[in-house]
Amino acid sequence: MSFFTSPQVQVSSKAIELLNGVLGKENISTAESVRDHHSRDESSLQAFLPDCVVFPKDTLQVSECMKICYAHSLPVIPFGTGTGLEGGITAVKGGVCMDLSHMKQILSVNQEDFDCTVQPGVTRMMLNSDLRATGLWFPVDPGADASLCGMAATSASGTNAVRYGTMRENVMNLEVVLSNGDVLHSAGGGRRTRKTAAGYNMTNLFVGSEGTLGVITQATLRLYGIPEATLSAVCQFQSVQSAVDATVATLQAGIPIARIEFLDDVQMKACINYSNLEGLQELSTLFLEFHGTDDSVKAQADVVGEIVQLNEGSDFMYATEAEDRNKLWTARHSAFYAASSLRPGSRILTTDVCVPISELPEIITQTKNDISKSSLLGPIVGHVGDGNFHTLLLIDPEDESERKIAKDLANRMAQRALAVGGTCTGEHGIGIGKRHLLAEELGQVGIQTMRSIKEALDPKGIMNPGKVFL
Ligand SMILES: Cc1cc2c(cc1C)N(C[C@H](O)[C@H](O)[C@H](O)COP(=O)(O)OP(=O)(O)OC[C@H]1O[C@@H](n3cnc4c(N)ncnc43)[C@H](O)[C@@H]1O)c1[nH]c(=O)[nH]c(=O)c1N2
Ligand SMILES: CCCCCCC(=O)C(=O)O
Ligand SMILES: [Mn+2]
Repeated sequence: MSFFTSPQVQVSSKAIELLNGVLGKENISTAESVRDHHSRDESSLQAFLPDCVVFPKDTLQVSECMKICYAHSLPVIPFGTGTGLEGGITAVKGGVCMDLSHMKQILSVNQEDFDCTVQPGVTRMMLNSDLRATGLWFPVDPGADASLCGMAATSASGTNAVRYGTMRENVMNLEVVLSNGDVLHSAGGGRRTRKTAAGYNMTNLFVGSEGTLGVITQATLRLYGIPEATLSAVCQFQSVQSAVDATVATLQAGIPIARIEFLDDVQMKACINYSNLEGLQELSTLFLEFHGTDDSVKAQADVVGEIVQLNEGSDFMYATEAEDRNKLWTARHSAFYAASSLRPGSRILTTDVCVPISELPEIITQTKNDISKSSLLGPIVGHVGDGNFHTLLLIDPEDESERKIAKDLANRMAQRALAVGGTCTGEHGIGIGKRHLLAEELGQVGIQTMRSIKEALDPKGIMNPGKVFL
């Protein structure tokens, strides 16, 4: 992987001295290894080095740092855990990477009200492990142990969204430090209601803003009761069409399914080998999970079992014990790494589109045909209950022609999604690679309105420049 430092912006020694004054020398670094670590996310996109990395310890320090960066017109790139897949944290114009991992307090848990407030260094696994004794949990699960504020910033979702929603539905309030250092509470200071009709929805303005509007320094989140009973199951199909048809029928029947994940034959080959899955074949597969009481999970599974039979699927293989369920979901969450093991030495170009669920069978089939006609391997997985799916295009990182083939495949997939009322990203965001698609998706007036909001909140254009907008 090669690096670029930015020719455009240099953080002056004067600015470094001022940042030192706020943070202390030990919380600011210009070391190559630290900048390198902050130059790329988990994608195969180009790495760009920031000029320095700062580690604030509280909101006041974030605000003081922002005031300095604003005065010196320095780019600021908020950094959560770097698990993003669209190059969101790359310092395309150099500047200051703001790593928020030192702010890792869970500030409050209100058990009776099912909510909590966390700082930006708290990851979803940290929160769920802390919550265990309360009988509550935070269900949004992208697989990676991402920071919850990073998840808010990318509007993350993952396997549980079909039942519990995405970050958009689960963030109640955000504390955001704006580009000039002002501290905003998106729903008003201390507010944590399930509903509000009080003016514009500023909370959702920042959900999915990818660090381009401000630094999220606190998130107030909805919590849920850990279900009394959980039942996981797997079934297999002879075709993509029948697996996805069964999914659509399940949703149309109103089953409150907690997870319904599609893996195609190629992805199953990868997962069977990588995660030692026994008794499964290289076929289109659904991993399912039901949450409820003992009786209700069985009743849900019975109805879905019938739907699967009607669509010529196999009998369910159940995973009732926690250990078996963990094995199954660990295999699903390792799908990304399993896929890359299909071609040692390869890098992965991920895609992410979302369509109305009735369009899903057709678009997945078309995408699979398109990949088959190319020279690349591209397993498909999908959070199909949301109409959301990914392909993983395995490329030789040294071969530019393969990267071009993958980009063209990804672009055609996005165009197909846009043509049927879908979006170019259901959960990974725009980052650097999908800016042209966002403009197409929103149209002229839409993108201009978004740009006006950006200019109002970030008049100097210092917040994560080069992302979201062309
Ligand atoms: C194996 C695997 C599997 C998945 C995924 C990744 C990997 C590696 N992801 C993607 C990823 O986990 C997701 O985008 C997270 O929300 C990123 O959170 P980080 O804290 O890592 O943000 P990261 O540090 O990568 O930053 C991402 C973006 O958010 C901004 N940002 C981060 N923290 C901020 C803050 N406090 N304030 C303002 N801006 C901030 C950054 O500037 C950047 O633009 C995913 N995602 C998903 O939705 N569903 C999925 O199924 C998966 N699956
Ligand atoms: C195996 C597909 C990985 C796609 C990227 C990660 C992701 O979003 C997921 O759902 O897994
Ligand atoms: Mn996903």
